[in-house]
Amino acid sequence: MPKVLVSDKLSPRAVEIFQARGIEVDVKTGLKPDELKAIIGAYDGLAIRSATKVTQEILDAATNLKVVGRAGIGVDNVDVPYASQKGVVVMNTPFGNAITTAEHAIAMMFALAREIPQANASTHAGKWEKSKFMGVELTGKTLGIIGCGNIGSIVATRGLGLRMKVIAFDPFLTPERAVDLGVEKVELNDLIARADFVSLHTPLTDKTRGILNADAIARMKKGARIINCARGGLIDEAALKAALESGHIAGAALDVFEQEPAKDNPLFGMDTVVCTPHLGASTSEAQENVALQVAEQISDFLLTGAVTNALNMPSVTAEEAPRLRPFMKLCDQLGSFAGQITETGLKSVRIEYQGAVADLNTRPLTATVLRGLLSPLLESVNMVSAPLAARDRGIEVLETKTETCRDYHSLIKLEVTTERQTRSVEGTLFGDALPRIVDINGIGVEAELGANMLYLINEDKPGFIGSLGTTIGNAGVNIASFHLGRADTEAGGQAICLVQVDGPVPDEALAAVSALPHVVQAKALSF
Ligand SMILES: NC(=O)C1=CN([C@@H]2O[C@H](COP(=O)(O)OP(=O)(O)OC[C@H]3O[C@@H](n4cnc5c(N)ncnc54)[C@H](O)[C@@H]3O)[C@@H](O)[C@H]2O)C=CC1
Ligand SMILES: O=C(O)C(=O)COP(=O)(O)O
Repeated sequence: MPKVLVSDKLSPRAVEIFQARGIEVDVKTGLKPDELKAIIGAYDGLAIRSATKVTQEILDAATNLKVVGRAGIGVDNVDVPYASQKGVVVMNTPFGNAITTAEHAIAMMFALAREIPQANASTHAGKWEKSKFMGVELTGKTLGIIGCGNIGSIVATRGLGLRMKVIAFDPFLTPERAVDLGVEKVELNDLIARADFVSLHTPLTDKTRGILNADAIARMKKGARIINCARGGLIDEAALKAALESGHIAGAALDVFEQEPAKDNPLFGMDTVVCTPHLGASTSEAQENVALQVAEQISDFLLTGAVTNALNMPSVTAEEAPRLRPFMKLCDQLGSFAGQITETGLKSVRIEYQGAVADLNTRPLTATVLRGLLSPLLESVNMVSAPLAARDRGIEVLETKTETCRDYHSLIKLEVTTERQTRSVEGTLFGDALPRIVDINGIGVEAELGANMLYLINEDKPGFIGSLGTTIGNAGVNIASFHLGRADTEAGGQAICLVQVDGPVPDEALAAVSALPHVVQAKALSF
């Protein structure tokens, strides 16, 4: 039974779902990094929010971990590249808390415009300072949205509903989408110069860190206000403090901080600053949504192999997963076969899906071929990291699909080009489930790959098979099955042998086989 750890505060719905799906679940919140490190090895899945930091150290200790599920959106607390290297799928719930967070940004804008928190505190204190608090009206003001994705676009529509003029900066916002939303797409400098309210809604990345730095803040309109319900690192807090002190910026509403939990921050105590403790996603509706979604996603993955909302893996639906599984096995064998016989640097890989398999979701299949192919060549590679490893090494990966297939219901052809040559291997499924190699370098065979194989290219000469059998037998290696194929119908051309043997092929046996007359190449393979 798979085991999941919930290490941040999630709605109890998550635990109910894990249990109902037959997954063992422990809830341990508030763990220190060392405490998490000590126990993480026991778990197949980890469900988190923003408090748990999934660092390299944690991932190194997570020897059984297969999936991290973030009940929420931002994954800047997870080392996603390292998780990919380790083969850990990282998922989030991209929509579950978007409306709630957008509403928090709007609430923060109102709080800023009318100084509600300050007026609330003053009134509770019995001061009745009616003349102290003079607000600004939102209608007709310009709202500048930086990052117009899920949350930013909800904020935009709410802003338009308040009769604000909405402008947005987002390099990935298409002009059509901007028209649909009713926002004006602008450049960052333009937005900064024009907005009365700037609301941030980008992820925290190397590109967005400090997007509102001292220079950007200096170029904002005098008396503008800033709302940040995205991530702390987007604003240079020291620069913001200086701009608030000078009166250049009239106010800032911050839900997120450079350092969290934020117990001590230079902006605390300023009467122009409204703060909440990272409450953007904190409504019962949003927390129910994200807990339910993350628990279903983690369960689906651990129980069926379905992948939803993963940041480092192609999606696979629960319906697709069982159909893909036998093809994945075949892809793994094709990739591994090609990887084990490859001796020089890989330049390109072409995977051709023919027949019924061409209609399936082939991205996970391609990832599996690449894992098989790169496994013999790289220290540690998995389905998550293989496409990245191929890209980083400049290996061109080409995928083609044809609906027709001459002899089979489905056929997968892998063609690998190295510095020296191009090789190909083709496979199919027998009975929709059993992988079979049906062609190697254009030579037809029909071979099932066992755990240990001997692969030979030889000149097709009389007596060769006999001497091969004797040589292997003399080395104490038992043959389980023997598959032959040759290039030409006439004897004398190139032939291949795929011999399944009981146990690994000893080095001496391989050397003896390699030394036989007519052998062009001999390789011991394992699957
Ligand atoms: N305060 C809170 O509790 C919450 C905070 N968040 C934060 O909000 C962020 C946004 O969430 P979503 O809208 O769901 O994400 P999203 O991925 O739908 O939208 C982000 C947008 O930012 C844009 N973007 C990326 N780089 C940019 C750049 N350099 N300049 C301008 N735009 C850029 C993207 O094109 C995308 O459209 C999350 O990454 C998360 O950090 C999310 C939920 C709750
Ligand atoms: O979903 C997000 O990105 C959030 O920032 C919400 O964070 P939380 O789950 O409330 O710790």
